[in-house]
Amino acid sequence: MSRYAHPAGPRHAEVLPEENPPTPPRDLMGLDPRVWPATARRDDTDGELTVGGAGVRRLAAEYGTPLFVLDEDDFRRRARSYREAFSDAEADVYYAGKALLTKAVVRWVHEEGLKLDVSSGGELNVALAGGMPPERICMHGNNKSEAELARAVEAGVGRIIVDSFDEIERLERIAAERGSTPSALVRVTTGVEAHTHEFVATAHDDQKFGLALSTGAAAEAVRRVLACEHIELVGLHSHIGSQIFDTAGFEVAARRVTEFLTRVHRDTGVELSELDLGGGLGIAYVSDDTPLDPGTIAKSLLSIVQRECDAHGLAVPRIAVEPGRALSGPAGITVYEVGTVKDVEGIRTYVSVDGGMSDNIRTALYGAEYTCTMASRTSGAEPVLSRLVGKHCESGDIIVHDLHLPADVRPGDLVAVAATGAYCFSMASNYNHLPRPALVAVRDGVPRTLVRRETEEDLLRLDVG
Ligand SMILES: Cc1ncc(COP(=O)(O)O)c(C=O)c1O
Ligand SMILES: N[C@@H](CCCC[NH3+])C(=O)O
Repeated sequence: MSRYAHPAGPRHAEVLPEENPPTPPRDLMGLDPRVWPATARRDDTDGELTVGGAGVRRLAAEYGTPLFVLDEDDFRRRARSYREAFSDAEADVYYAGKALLTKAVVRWVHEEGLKLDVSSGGELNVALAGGMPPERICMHGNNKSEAELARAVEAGVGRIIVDSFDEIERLERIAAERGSTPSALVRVTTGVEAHTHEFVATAHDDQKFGLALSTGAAAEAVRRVLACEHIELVGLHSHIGSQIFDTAGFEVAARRVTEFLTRVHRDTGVELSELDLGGGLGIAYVSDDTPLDPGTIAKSLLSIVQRECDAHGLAVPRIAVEPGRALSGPAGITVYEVGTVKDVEGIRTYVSVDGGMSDNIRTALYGAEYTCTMASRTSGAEPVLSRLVGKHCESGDIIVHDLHLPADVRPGDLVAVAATGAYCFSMASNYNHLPRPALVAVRDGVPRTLVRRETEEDLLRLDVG
């Protein structure tokens, strides 16, 4: 299962799990629809993987490898399903752009009726360049700079999520200087221990995000923002973490934050009208993963908030959610070319591809799990327990720890890794001076470059010494 199976960090002298070897999939060439993009198919004649009607061999020939391929229909369908799940209520769905953001993605999000969450000046820049109306943008960040806040205020972003006492002062001054009154939410931490990897859990008290309910910091932040002349406090924000599979954490957080809303009303007389419950909904990286569907999460969150508000005689606030991974993650795959196949006798087979931790850091960082398949052809060869690794100078440069590939996998084959649409392109690096891959969208058999491949010249251009 991909719930961050082991903590990040070195795994010393690991050998094949002989006592409990992973079982090969029943169909080595199968494409589990829970893991692969909605339009992923195998060609009837030679088993080539196609996405959005485009074959990976053609994509690789035209755009090179590694290549990020995004199924536009899949992304749009997921966006629509979130919007529809929350459509019965006064609710907003913000796509969390940190997962994957390009101008085209911004346009899709807008066209599907969603709003957009950005968490830096750079993301705000893409959001505006992609045509998202500023009032439909909310801005996050635990350390927004003067320049970022000024830009957000000048652009007229819809909501600023304030995250510290320093920021409250900074925002008040910046807004006053510009004669504006931005709308803000206070980000609170609810103390919920989300069932996910420590690095992506964000609601426990001992971390950098938000202001704790338990210590009184959240209450103090609310008082300070209410005292600001140039900030309009409209609500509260809570985000418990990422890649979460059960409703329990969301439910506890929703309850605590709604209770706090009622306390704010009691203590200050102010009835805050918005509650943003963040993102964090998990996706299936491997077949064992069981993501929540948007309908279930919408029903559960809305009923808790309704119940708490009814119990305290408060009007139900407008709800917001911020899914990122759940929209872009399953829509994307990465296509690599195999360069070497090395059988380390008695241990395992290492299949090296032409990318690695520079285009997917998640395995090294969180111990994330992925599904990978032979993509350029079919094969009837027996399954061999393998490890998919990159080309970086790092033995932790692993993309998939344990997977089965056909025994005849060879240099020149294309393999594809599923569910890489979130936090792979957006977290990519130039380690070892590898140019970052292109991102191509496919729809109705037509590929379209969203972001072109970097070149070595691009990298050298920045090197002005
Ligand atoms: C405040 C906030 N909102 C939304 C998200 C999106 O999370 P996910 O991609 O897991 O839905 C994150 C990232 O964890 C976040 O920090
Ligand atoms: N980047 C993380 C999640 C953090 C999301 C942002 N707070 C991941 O790949 O799972």
